[in-house]
Amino acid sequence: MLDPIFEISDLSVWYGDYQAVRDVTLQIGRRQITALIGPSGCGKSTVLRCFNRMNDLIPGARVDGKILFDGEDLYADYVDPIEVRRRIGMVFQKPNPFPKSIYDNVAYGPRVNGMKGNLDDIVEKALTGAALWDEVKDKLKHNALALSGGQQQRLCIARAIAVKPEVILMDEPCSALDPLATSKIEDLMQTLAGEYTTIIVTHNMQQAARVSDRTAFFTAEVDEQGVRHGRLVEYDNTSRIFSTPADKRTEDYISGRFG
Ligand SMILES: Nc1ncnc2c1ncn2[C@@H]1O[C@H](COP(=O)(O)OP(=O)(O)OP(=O)(O)O)[C@@H](O)[C@H]1O
Repeated sequence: MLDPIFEISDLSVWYGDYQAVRDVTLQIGRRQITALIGPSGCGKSTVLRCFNRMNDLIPGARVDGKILFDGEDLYADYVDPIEVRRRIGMVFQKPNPFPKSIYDNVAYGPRVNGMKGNLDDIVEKALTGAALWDEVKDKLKHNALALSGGQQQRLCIARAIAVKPEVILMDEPCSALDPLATSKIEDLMQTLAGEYTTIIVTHNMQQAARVSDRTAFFTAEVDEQGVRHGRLVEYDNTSRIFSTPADKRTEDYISGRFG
């Protein structure tokens, strides 16, 4: 049985008049890794951004439907989106460290959130958690932009976990990385899985199959007016999606016949 941390019902997202995502209903399991897959433009990133209210920051974007986080309405008037983004962190496609030292990148969130405790310890713990400590412990004052792409992405993960979130959203976190750096991030995701809930958007189906517990397959459906809308086609245990999917569209996609 799924222990849901998110319960999403009838989620639709508009950009102005355009309905990018239509009527998505799904539940995300606590401390599981959930992969969102599907062809380009089917709304995966749009759905991902709903989980920490990042769509609030896009002019003209509107979210309809219900998202419960730990049983509470994430979009209720009294909910502070800044606090939401502390509890639900995000890692982007392109590593985006601040042009500051490695230390200051990780310390930034704890500082602005006024976190209690010794900052050096918090930084070390986050870097260790992101499997980066050994590589950077002697150069914490160096500029983060001097790190390799893979190290920068692990730094961004360290920055995300430094504020003790419950959930980490990852939007194609490996697409700018080489296979070795990718495999380090995948190992890291699995290490973090015991502690955090992870939702990952990926174009890489092998990656979804390797790292995730559950997989949601989306597609873009064309309506009577010829407009494309993102729809959830199938959501199940990853092993099931990649072995015996229930829907022909999922099967076509995972077997490479489409998308
Ligand atoms: N800020 C925006 N303003 C207007 N339309 C947008 C915006 N962001 C996304 N869209 C549109 O919404 C639809 C879904 O986009 P989204 O990026 O969520 O899909 P995706 O499945 O993540 O795509 P990809 O795999 O190519 O990253 C697309 O038609 C896209 O053009």
